[in-house]
Amino acid sequence: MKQKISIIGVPMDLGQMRRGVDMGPSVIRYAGVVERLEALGYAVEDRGDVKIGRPSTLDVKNDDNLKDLNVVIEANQTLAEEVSKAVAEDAFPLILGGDHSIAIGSLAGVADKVDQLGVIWYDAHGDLNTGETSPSGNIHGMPLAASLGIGHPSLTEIGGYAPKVRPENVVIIGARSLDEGERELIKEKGIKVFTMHEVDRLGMSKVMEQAIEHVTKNTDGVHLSLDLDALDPLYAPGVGTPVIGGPTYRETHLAMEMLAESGIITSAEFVEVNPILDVKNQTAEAAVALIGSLFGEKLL
Ligand SMILES: NC(=[NH2+])NCCC[C@H](N)C(=O)O
Ligand SMILES: [Mn+2]
Ligand SMILES: [Mn+2]
Repeated sequence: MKQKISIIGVPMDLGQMRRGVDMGPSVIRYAGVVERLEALGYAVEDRGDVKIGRPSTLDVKNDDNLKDLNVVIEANQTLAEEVSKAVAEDAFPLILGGDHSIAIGSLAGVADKVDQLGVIWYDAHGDLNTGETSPSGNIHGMPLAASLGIGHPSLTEIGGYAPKVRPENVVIIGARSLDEGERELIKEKGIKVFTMHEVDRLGMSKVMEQAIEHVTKNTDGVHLSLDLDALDPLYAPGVGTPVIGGPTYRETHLAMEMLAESGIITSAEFVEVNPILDVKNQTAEAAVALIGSLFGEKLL
């Protein structure tokens, strides 16, 4: 892994309906992310937060079933530029959310500089909706589809090109809540998914071995998109769309440690931490501990 890490905060909360996730970047910083990474010997540059606009009225669904679309586009466009600057400076972009809609900008920023990008989507959800299939109109349920070039052009074309990733280079881990349209898309595109069924059956260790193999087959960089709601809400209660029955804190640590060992990850984001819904900043602290493992922290 690169020795220089650029942290980019994205205080976005308009991709979903529960206010508070905009404070995610600051509580993750408060939980000591910079210190943790510096202790591991990395040169960390905190580039601060991307500016997020405020619409005059909230919750506005447009005709395409895309809530607060304009602010989401604008923020992701700015984020894409920031991320691509970090990559150009040979730093590892570590993006702190914010709701998961920001993955559109993260991926737009990294995929620009990598020929074939792999993506590990560690999440309770598929985030494979479009305006047509979404039950909610919330854009945080759409970033993976958008990055595959599926959905409204105003989302798929962020960064000025599409798609950012190919379906065969994506792997989803931890899924246990998928909407009808998402299931269809998974089948149609042949996207590799390790649902909780596979995690239970194979164990996290095998799942990660297979996931790493899958995502490195035809790629020259891999982005980790980690939604804290992937973890069982027992360990990460501070999220807006919790789903019971997820991987434990330990299993997720193992996943991060195996990614660290493999050395394949070239950019990452940690999203959906909502301190208003959290218990004593537990979810932000979990995020920082997982970030530590991802960057090679070991007990002995
Ligand atoms: N990033 C997330 N937490 N996404 C949750 C999405 C929930 C649901 N599938 C939707 O489209 O609204
Ligand atoms: Mn999720
Ligand atoms: Mn998500």
